[in-house]
Amino acid sequence: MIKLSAPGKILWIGSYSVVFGGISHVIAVNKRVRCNAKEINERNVIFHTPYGNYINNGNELINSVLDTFKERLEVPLGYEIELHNDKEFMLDGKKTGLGSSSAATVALTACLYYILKGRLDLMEIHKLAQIANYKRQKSIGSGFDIAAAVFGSIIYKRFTDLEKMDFKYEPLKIDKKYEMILGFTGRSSETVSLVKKFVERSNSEDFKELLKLIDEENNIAIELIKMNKYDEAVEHIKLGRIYLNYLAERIVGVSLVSREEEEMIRIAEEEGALIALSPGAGGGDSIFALGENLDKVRDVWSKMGIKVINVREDDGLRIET
Ligand SMILES: Nc1ncnc2c1ncn2[C@@H]1O[C@H](COP(=O)(O)OP(=O)(O)O)[C@@H](O)[C@H]1O
Ligand SMILES: C[C@@](O)(CCOP(=O)(O)OP(=O)(O)O)CC(=O)O
Repeated sequence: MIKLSAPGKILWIGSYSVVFGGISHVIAVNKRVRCNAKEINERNVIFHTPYGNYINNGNELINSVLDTFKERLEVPLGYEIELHNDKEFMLDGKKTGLGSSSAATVALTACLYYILKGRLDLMEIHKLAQIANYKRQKSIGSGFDIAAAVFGSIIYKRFTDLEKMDFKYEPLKIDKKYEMILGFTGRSSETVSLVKKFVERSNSEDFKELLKLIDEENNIAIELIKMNKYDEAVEHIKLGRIYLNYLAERIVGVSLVSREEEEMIRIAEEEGALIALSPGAGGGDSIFALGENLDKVRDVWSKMGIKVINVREDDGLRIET
């Protein structure tokens, strides 16, 4: 029996700017997709997933991985593969934004790779998973989520070429003294269509100028985090978010944070969070808060009817015993 798992993620620094080559920091969290594979006595590959059971093909996500293996290696037959998602990826039938698709893509890629090669090569698995994910998302996206599902919490800059896989990454963990929570907004965000709208406007001079300002703030914030100066770092993250929201509203014509979400952020920061923000693409899913003691934030959010998800930082891809 092979047992592997890959983590979900929170992109708290570098949303959108990472798509256009900027720096980002992504936190891998302890909500995981788990892949178990066992040998069977038939020349098929059978899948059991929360989205259905399949033989020799699957849903779009499974097919993106199988097609990548067909093109580059082979698809191993004679296995029954189970993909299990921790429950926090979905609440009330809606995604929470923790990234089940990237974790599932990496877990399945790693499982098939391990069956074929008998070992895990993180660089190879990362490349295969990025290729599969790129196919499924029709070339939209920076790949930060796939990289975090493989390598854990990292500073990430995207690849420009899938074959060369010229991405940059550097592990960077959050100081253990901080707690992290997500408050589920109940509104699902449309990441791909939001990113497309940004891409459509990305040639304008104003867009480029603002992106530069955002990236400068994010670079400073990440340097400060490396020095463990979180109090100072968050000021730069917040400024970067102000520029990002301005860019989204004034140039792209979309709003990333609703009135209710602004209120959740304001209350969290008032009640003890060092920072609260709408991670990833924004436009819904969950609000992220980080701070030394978030008890009051949990309390107040819960009283507002918001479902709170507690998360901890976690490893990237790993073999489970
Ligand atoms: N374990 C799994 N097996 C197969 N497909 C999965 C699995 N987990 C997630 N997916 C696919 O990924 C989709 C969710 O991706 P998405 O809407 O981008 O949300 P998330 O932010 O959780 O990645 C599902 O609709 C399904 O198609
Ligand atoms: C906008 C982005 O920079 C971040 C999107 O992050 P999310 O965490 O919102 O992603 P999904 O799980 O796919 O919804 C696009 C990108 O970098 O690919």
